[in-house]
Amino acid sequence: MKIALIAHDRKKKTMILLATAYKQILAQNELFATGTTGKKVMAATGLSIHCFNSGPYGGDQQIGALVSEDQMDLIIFLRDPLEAQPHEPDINALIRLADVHEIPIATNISTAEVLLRGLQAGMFDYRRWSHKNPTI
Ligand SMILES: O=C(CO)COP(=O)(O)O
Repeated sequence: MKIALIAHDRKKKTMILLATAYKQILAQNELFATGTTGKKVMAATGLSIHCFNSGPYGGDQQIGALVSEDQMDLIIFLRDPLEAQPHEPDINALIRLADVHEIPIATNISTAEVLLRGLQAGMFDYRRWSHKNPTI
């Protein structure tokens, strides 16, 4: 499964906590991230992550491009609901695309935990099923 990790600045410590706690699960998957998030998580955990541009420089859109091509299975996006971001349209576009393509997306650590445990427990049948039956 392909997993994207994205965290706004004041959520990066939370993302590192999450990635450290769920390193075993994350390590079994293909990981992608926006630039700064990916670099910080790699440095803290040793996980291998494909890093895109930093969010304000197009990283959210690069991940959105994978979503639009059905190349992303799960997104953990720890966004900061208390601080305005210069690239708010990109953020909204990514969340919208996740819904367009029925991709599970967590925007806080509590939901992220449930999704990662669900992934580990094999609860993501819809993604596998939809790949096999693209026209139904
Ligand atoms: O801004 C972001 C997501 O919208 C995150 O980008 P960075 O991981 O580069 O900080």
